[in-house]
Amino acid sequence: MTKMLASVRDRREAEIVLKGGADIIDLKDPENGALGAVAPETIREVVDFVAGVRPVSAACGDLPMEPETIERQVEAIAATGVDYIKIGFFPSDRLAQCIEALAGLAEHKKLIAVLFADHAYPDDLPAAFAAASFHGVMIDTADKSRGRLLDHLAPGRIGDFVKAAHDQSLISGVAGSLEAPDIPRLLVFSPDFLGFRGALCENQKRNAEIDEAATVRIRALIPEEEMPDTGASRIDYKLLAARGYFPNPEDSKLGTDKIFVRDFVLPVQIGAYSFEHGKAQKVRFDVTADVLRVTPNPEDMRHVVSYDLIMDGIRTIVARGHIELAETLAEQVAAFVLEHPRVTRVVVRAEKLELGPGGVGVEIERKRETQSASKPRSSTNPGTIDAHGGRKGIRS
Ligand SMILES: O=C[C@H](O)COP(=O)(O)O
Repeated sequence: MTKMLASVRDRREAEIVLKGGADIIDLKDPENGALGAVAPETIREVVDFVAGVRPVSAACGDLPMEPETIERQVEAIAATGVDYIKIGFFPSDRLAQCIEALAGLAEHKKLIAVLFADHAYPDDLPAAFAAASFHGVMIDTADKSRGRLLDHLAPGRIGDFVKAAHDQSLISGVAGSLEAPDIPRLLVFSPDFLGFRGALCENQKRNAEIDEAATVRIRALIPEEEMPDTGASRIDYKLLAARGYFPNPEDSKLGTDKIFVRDFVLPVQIGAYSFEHGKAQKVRFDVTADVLRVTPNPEDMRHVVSYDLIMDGIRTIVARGHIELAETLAEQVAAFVLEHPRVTRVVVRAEKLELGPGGVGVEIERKRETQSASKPRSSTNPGTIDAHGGRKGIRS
């Protein structure tokens, strides 16, 4: 189950996000960079205030990649009693030394390494964090003026990041100026938490005050777990259904709507001829999906299947590399879209635009075999998260 992390700068904001239902209270000064640190006394005040009701995390600041500096700051934050410490890692030839310098501390404190989607890193970093006993790894954006996470990383690559973390038994977090429509797109990858600041603030400005109504709106888009203290179910079945879990048979009585993507043109490495290998050619996609309705009054992202699903699917499949046949491409897109349990039928048209004066291609129609056969989407998540956000059975 994915948790909601809310970044706050002080006790007053912590109180608001706690009321709004955040699962992890994260201390961060938004005025001071991507991972601005707040003063240790403020962190202590929030730890005392939250009093173990939720886990508390704190950011270490945008530190230079100097092992001694990072170690000193992490020790200082650890002394405040937070549950998690978020440490930003920027590209540097001293990255390995910085990671190693924290290995001792990571044995008894839950350290979360933060990487930035607007920077480039070596591929083996998750393994290095795991070897140094880190608890988790998170992807965020460093320069908040240069777009959302999804402007930097295609959805498939975010899924790869989550999977790489889970393969190393690390918990995974995803953040970076996330907005409401991003949430269902990211939930399909089962990250352990989604992190927010800007989306929780007045006018979505991360330096503004946290707004309770905005917090509640974001909270509502992330399915909640059963609360262990009350035993009462807080599970949002509508959103769980959207993720591929617990489809509600009642929903089908409302009938279907159509969502579509038209004239979606991407360069694709496709073709069976030798001259088509080693280069990309333009392919136009037209996709229409019949989607089961879940409410007569759709009001927010929980109630819809977004056309993002179709575009994300096409981009993910195209990014995998060369495909011989337009038919194969169309089948893969249809299968991806039909994985969503609310999609009952899909029509996919894939049209190569550069082979003749006009377009050539294929159109296919595929249906879900049986409506009730909506199976949960397979998860890359190897463990569950305990009440304090730790991964059970791994290293909570
Ligand atoms: O850890 C999560 C971040 O605080 C996200 O901040 P942001 O939504 O303003 O990018």
